[in-house]
Amino acid sequence: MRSRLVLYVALVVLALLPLLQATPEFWITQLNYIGLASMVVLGLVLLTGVGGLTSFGQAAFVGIGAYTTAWMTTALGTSPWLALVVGLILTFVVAYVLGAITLRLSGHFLPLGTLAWCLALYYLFGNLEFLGQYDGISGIAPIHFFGLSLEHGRHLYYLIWVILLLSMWATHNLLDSRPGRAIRALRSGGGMAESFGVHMLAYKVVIFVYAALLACVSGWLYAHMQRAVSPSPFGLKYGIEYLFMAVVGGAGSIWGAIAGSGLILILKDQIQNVLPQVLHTTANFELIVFGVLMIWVLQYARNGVWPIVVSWWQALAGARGRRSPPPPEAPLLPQRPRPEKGSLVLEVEGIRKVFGGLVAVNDISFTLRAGEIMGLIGPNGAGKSTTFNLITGVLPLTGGTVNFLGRRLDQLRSREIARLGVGRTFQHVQLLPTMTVLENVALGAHLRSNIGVLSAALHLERRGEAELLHEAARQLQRVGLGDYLYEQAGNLALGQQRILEIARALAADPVLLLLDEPAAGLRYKEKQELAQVLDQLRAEGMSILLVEHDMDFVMSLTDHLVVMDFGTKLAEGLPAEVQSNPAVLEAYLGGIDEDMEFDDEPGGTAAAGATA
Ligand SMILES: Nc1ncnc2c1ncn2[C@@H]1O[C@H](COP(=O)(O)OP(=O)(O)OP(=O)(O)O)[C@@H](O)[C@H]1O
Repeated sequence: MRSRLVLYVALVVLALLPLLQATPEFWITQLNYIGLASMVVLGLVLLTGVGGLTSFGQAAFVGIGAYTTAWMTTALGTSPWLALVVGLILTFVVAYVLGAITLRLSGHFLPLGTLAWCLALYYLFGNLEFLGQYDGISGIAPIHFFGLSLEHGRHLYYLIWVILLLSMWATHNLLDSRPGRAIRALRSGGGMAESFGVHMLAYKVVIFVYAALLACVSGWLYAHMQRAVSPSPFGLKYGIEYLFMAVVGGAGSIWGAIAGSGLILILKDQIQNVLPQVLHTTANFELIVFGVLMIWVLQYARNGVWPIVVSWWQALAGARGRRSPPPPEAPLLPQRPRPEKGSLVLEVEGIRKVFGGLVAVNDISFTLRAGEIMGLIGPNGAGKSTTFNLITGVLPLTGGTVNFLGRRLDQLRSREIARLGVGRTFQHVQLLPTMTVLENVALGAHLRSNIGVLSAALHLERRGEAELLHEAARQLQRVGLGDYLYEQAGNLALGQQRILEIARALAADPVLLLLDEPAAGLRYKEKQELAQVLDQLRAEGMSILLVEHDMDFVMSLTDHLVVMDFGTKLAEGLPAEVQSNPAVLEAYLGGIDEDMEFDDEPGGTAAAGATA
């Protein structure tokens, strides 16, 4: 509440500043520059801070916006507003093409790629004759808005800040939505999100284009503020400076865009003023002092200054962070048709995986029917997780085929397999730890909605979002995590995180559920509750493939078992048959200490260990 009040007061002050004659002209100019830079940096917050894609090239997109309007308004005499539309289209096309090529690069190749095209566009601006080469274009007319000329900084100020604040609002909406959750998964959960149908490359291109469009608008405003353009403000030096602003402000936070731009532009200006007086020299020491100051800031504020401001504010106001309201009641999402109980769902035929000289999965075959729980067991390193990864398309097969409801899976990508109705959990928990439990589970339901970037940014997706969040909450209630909806996922105990993964997989409305060690880290009672949930799912006709080391859990729950050892199928059959199979006993007795898990409760699995 108090934060809102501060925000409203800040907005009123911001709105009044140019109206007060006492406000120095210099302040207005400085605020205009901060607003323009913040627009570019906001794009970088999304691209680099949230999406983890480093770009040194944003200044080039500022240049496209600036040069388009400069040339169109001076050479063709068109309206700046038409030039803005053309600039946005041009930027969209250039960013789309550059993004589709560059964003396939990973590691340090991506930032290097952005350096390359930033330099290329800079030299293009400087060499094209019709753009005035390195002299640029001057005599650009001011923008008119409903007949009012925005010639003066005090007038243009309003346009700059209204556009910036609207962009911040749209970016906030976007991040807090279905596409936003996918974007937030880009940095650390790419592989996991693909398993829930998220097209990661497409989302990378989306945020790249989004950031480029913001930079283009900034360039358009810049050209009409300066009334002249030349290549230098669109070169690599400024590309680096924008990135610097994002990092210093707090690359992951929307308000960090203003904080970073403001801090750097004010600091640069103050150093330029103060340094010659202190050092009694006109020599150019500003950059050195500026660099040292920045290193000092980053030493003490690795995540940028905005998170520090927030924690100060919380300490001062006693605020405990924003608590979202419970998800509203909403109609249930449509469910995909279920195969008839007992019908064939999964048919794995001679699958094989070779890693160099190691045959991790050696011609494994089995079938799974609707309403059946099948256990895949075996000592450590037997090849169980690799088998999961082959079925779900995370790893390509060396040989064999996988059929799911009559369709070949082995040539599909993991996101296409997810779309067909295969949900999974991971052996090593893969959550987005800073997102809430509810948001993590809603990511699982990604394919059950088609909310797009535009409707999310404009906040037109309320009904669809409510349905997704309601579904996520419903699945969390089902697995017993209903009290943790707004907890950060990273704060849950490991066992709870595994249960969260099951809720996320269920949110995808799968026909086949692959659970990799779901009971690991759970207490006795939690295991019993999990067994009840899985039992109920089976009764509803779900097919479940289960990798698990807890023999008590496996033996009491599964209908059918496949035992693997050294990548090969050792035995297959009913749990009771498998338990007495001499080859299985041999394989397990060799590794009983490490492979068998014992329950916390007395009398739990001690016997079970020996049963397998
Ligand atoms: N990406 C990889 N590259 C090389 N070898 C791998 C890779 N993934 C798995 N392996 C090897 O394949 C074998 C099977 O591993 P896998 O993880 O499938 O076994 P597992 O039965 O799931 O074991 P655990 O129960 O310990 O999880 C192991 O020897 C493992 O080291």
